[in-house]
Amino acid sequence: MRLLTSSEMAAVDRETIQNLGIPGTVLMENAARGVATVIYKYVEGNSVLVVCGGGNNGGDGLAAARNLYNMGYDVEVVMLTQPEKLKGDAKLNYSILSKLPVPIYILKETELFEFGLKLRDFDIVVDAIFGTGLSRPVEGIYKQVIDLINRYAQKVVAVDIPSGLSGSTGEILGTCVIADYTVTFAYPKIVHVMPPACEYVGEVFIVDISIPEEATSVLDTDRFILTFEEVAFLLPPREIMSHKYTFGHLAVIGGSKGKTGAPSMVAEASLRTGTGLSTVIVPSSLNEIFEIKLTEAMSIPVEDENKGCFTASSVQTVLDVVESGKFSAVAIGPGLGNDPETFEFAREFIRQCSKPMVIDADGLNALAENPEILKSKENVIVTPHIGEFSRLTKLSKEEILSDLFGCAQDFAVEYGVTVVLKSGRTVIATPDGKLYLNVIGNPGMATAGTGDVLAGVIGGLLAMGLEAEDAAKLGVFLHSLSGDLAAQKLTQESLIATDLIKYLPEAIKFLKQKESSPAKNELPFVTSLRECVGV
Ligand SMILES: NC(=O)C1=CN([C@@H]2O[C@H](COP(=O)(O)OP(=O)(O)OC[C@H]3O[C@@H](n4cnc5c(N)ncnc54)[C@H](O)[C@@H]3O)[C@@H](O)[C@H]2O)[C@@H](O)CC1
Ligand SMILES: [K+]
Repeated sequence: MRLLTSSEMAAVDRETIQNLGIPGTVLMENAARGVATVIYKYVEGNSVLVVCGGGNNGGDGLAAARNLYNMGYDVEVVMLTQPEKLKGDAKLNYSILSKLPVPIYILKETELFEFGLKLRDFDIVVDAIFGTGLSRPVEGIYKQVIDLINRYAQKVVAVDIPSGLSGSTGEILGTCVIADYTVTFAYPKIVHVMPPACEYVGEVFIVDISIPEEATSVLDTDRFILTFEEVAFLLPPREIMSHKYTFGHLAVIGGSKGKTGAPSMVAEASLRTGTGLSTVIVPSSLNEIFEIKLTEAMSIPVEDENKGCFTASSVQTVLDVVESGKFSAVAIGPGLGNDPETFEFAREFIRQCSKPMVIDADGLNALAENPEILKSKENVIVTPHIGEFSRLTKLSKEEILSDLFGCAQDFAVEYGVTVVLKSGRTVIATPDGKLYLNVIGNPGMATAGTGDVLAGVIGGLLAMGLEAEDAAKLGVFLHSLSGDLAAQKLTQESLIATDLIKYLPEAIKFLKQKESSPAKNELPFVTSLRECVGV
């Protein structure tokens, strides 16, 4: 499902109206019918108070009021602007509505008390004050109205975005409506899914207002939300005559003294994702620990002169093992440690290894000194968290957090790798500049080792033969789904990384069930974002 910025949406609107020739009045009518339909289908109540501003968001509200009236609702409208100031489609819709027996009040500053009482009397309040046109902080009567809505309204349905949110930055400009539902048009926008703005939108519905997909040809970036429909079919089928090598062999390179858990989790997670075989390649002095820790996964010790970490002299041995064996992919980094010799080993191994590869943790820290190595490689996925990405890119954490999409995309395109930029909203960027946003998962996953599990899931999928982009998409989705299922049972507080491995089977089962019975939105032109994402 495409994900747009508000300015991208405006460009798509323009293309639709000016070049494809669909009149703005048609779009507004469809938008308004969508708002009325969502209310009819999903929101309980018989009476609706529609609060309208002076732009097209208000126009949507006026047209929605008429549609709701036609449906039999008890409807009243409160205008925050003098009707003479309305323009275009909003003016047209005011003129139509004023001929119908729907009461329209022009709110005066002296009547705010009565307005507060009125808000309580209605089952549903429609917020059509500001949409994407909000251009400065909300003040005066507008601020008072929004605060009264938040205080007194029983159920709030926001048109497009809750009034007070900046459509472009997601910032709260002064104050903001806290909606129970938000009905948006054509595509979800970044404000609907990125914190903190997404905390104000409630349940999001997307209404098809008859904008053809062709109108998106004006967009520079293909950006999508990861939905189960886009990932479920990526799981490789398991045919009767399959054997373990059919599902690949992952080489896990990691571990150092004090950090044997990380590569173990990588190996176990890959096996739970469906990989045929998984082998940890580890410093020899630690091998016994892995022999005891791991049952299904195998281990190959590499001479470490009792240092408890990989040394620069290990490069050729590890390369020989990986390149000559039946390994189909590599996961390198978890638990490697930050010994300068180990970093040298990691850089040299990554430079010379020809297998599809996921690079995580200390593997990325090793690369920070010379990320140019990545430019010569294909089928590589890097999985940095914000700190690791900051070291890799030399950007500050603040710069990265202020533009997750742009930073991930720049790096992916420049270095020709798939980037999985991990945070509460993980962004995937591909070498050709496509972007995916993961909107599932939960803060319970902010705990030691969950990144190792992700590296295992993604590495396992690479080993099974998935392309880097697909392995990243499915891996991120499965990992978060597993986190959500685990947190439901165990609480976010108690969730630990190995729980994610335990819940991978449930996540895979969930995905397979969804694949065989995809969500059928009852109304073809209204989509629930929650149902579409799958969780
Ligand atoms: N073709 C389109 O462009 C479509 C637009 N639609 C609706 O149009 C909306 C955008 O409409 P507009 O661009 O007219 O903008 P809005 O309706 O969001 O708001 C702009 C109005 O608010 C005023 N304003 C801005 N900031 C203010 C502040 N802080 N205090 C007081 N007044 C303020 C502006 O002067 C203007 O009158 C979308 O959010 C959506 O609801 C829909 O009708 C679907 C189609
Ligand atoms: K609104």
